[in-house]
Amino acid sequence: MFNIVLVEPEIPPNTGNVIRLAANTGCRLHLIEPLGFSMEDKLMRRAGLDYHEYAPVLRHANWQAFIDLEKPDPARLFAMTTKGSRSLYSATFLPGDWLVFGSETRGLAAAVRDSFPLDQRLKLPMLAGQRSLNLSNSVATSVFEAWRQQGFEGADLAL
Ligand SMILES: C[S@@+](CC[C@H](N)C(=O)[O-])C[C@H]1O[C@@H](n2cnc3c(N)ncnc32)[C@H](O)[C@@H]1O
Repeated sequence: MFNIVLVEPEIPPNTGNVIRLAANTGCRLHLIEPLGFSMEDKLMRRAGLDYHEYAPVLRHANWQAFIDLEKPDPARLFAMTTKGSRSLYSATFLPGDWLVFGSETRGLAAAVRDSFPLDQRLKLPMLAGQRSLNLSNSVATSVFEAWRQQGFEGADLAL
C-alpha cells in the first residue's frame, strides 16, 4: 500500500515495531543504511516477532542508492520531520506514497530534509514545547492516517 522509509534507524525495537506495523498494514519497508544494529538483533526480532515473513524489508546502502534503485516519484515522497511547518493531516496521500522518517537521535540529515519541497515536509502535531515523538509511534500515526484516507483498503474491517 505505502512505502515506509527509515533513514539510518538506530534503536532495534523501533524497527521491529515498524516491521510488525508494515506486516499489519500492507506496507513495504525500506531501511537506509547504516543501521545502528544487526538485522539479527534479538530485541529487533522480538519486537518484529515473526512478521518479517509478511512484510517486505528492503535494505539500501545509503539515501542516493535508495533513490537510484527505487526511483520514487519526487512528488509522492514525504519527509516526516519535527522541522516541518505543514501538518501531516493537511496532506492527501495516495497508494504507493513514500513516507520518510529520520533516525531516533539525529532526525533526517539536513541534506536529505532540504531536498524535499516545503509542502512535502510534514509534521505531526505536538503540544507546544515538546521535541519529538518516538520513531515507531510517528510511523504508525502517519501510516494509519494515509491508510484511513484510502478507506483502510484491504482491511478486515470497513471504515
Ligand atoms: C525521535 S525523532 C527524531 C528527533 C530528532 N531530534 C529531530 O528533532 O528530528 C525520530 C523521527 O520520528 C519522526 N517524528 C518524530 N516526531 C515527529 C513529529 N512531531 N512530526 C513528524 N515526524 C516526527 C521524524 O521522522 C524523526 O526524524
